[in-house]
Amino acid sequence: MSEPAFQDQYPDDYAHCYGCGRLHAEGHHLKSYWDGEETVCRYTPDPKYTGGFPGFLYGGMIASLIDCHGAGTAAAAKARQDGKPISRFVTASLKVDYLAPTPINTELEIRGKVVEIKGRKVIVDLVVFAAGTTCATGTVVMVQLKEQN
Ligand SMILES: CCCCCCCCCC(=O)SCCNC(=O)CCNC(=O)[C@H](O)C(C)(C)COP(=O)(O)OP(=O)(O)OC[C@H]1O[C@@H](n2cnc3c(N)ncnc32)[C@H](O)[C@@H]1OP(=O)(O)O
Repeated sequence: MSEPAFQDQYPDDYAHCYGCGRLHAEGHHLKSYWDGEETVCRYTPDPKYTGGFPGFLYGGMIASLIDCHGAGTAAAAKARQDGKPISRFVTASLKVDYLAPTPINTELEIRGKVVEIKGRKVIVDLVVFAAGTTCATGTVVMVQLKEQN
């Protein structure tokens, strides 16, 4: 059986994020998984997240995809390194480069690659693809909550 999504392993008290918390009633419920040494999250945005003109995605939502998949990737990488259950990370820093318009009504693939794990800090590089086009890239600095360490 395949492993549950990273977000489905967050402790209940930390599973209320609008982007990826399984316990948020109206959130996006993003799901992230290992794919070899990288991580992957797939998501098809609804037209209600339209950006400046029809057919394309709002930039805040793109940042959100990078943010939440980055947090999940950090948590999973730290857990895998330490041989412990997944714990909760929060965003210390989020950088996004918007390289090409991102379509709505198209399945997006967000891929994560761990750059560094140092103590409670994990740095992750991310890419958002739509039908083979790189639409955005990002880097996040995630920090494990002290009480989860
Ligand atoms: C109990 C529940 C607490 C809930 C917290 C907020 C939950 C919000 C969930 C989200 O929505 S995530 C998106 C919004 N993010 C936040 O609201 C986080 C607000 N910021 C913080 O809570 C703290 O600043 C944070 C936990 C991220 C870091 O504070 P710490 O005191 O735990 O970390 P510390 O200062 O010891 O730094 C740890 C490492 O991270 C690095 N770091 C911290 N902030 C950084 C930053 N902004 N940029 C780059 N690196 C950063 C820092 O340099 C250091 O690296 P080194 O170990 O290499 O020295």
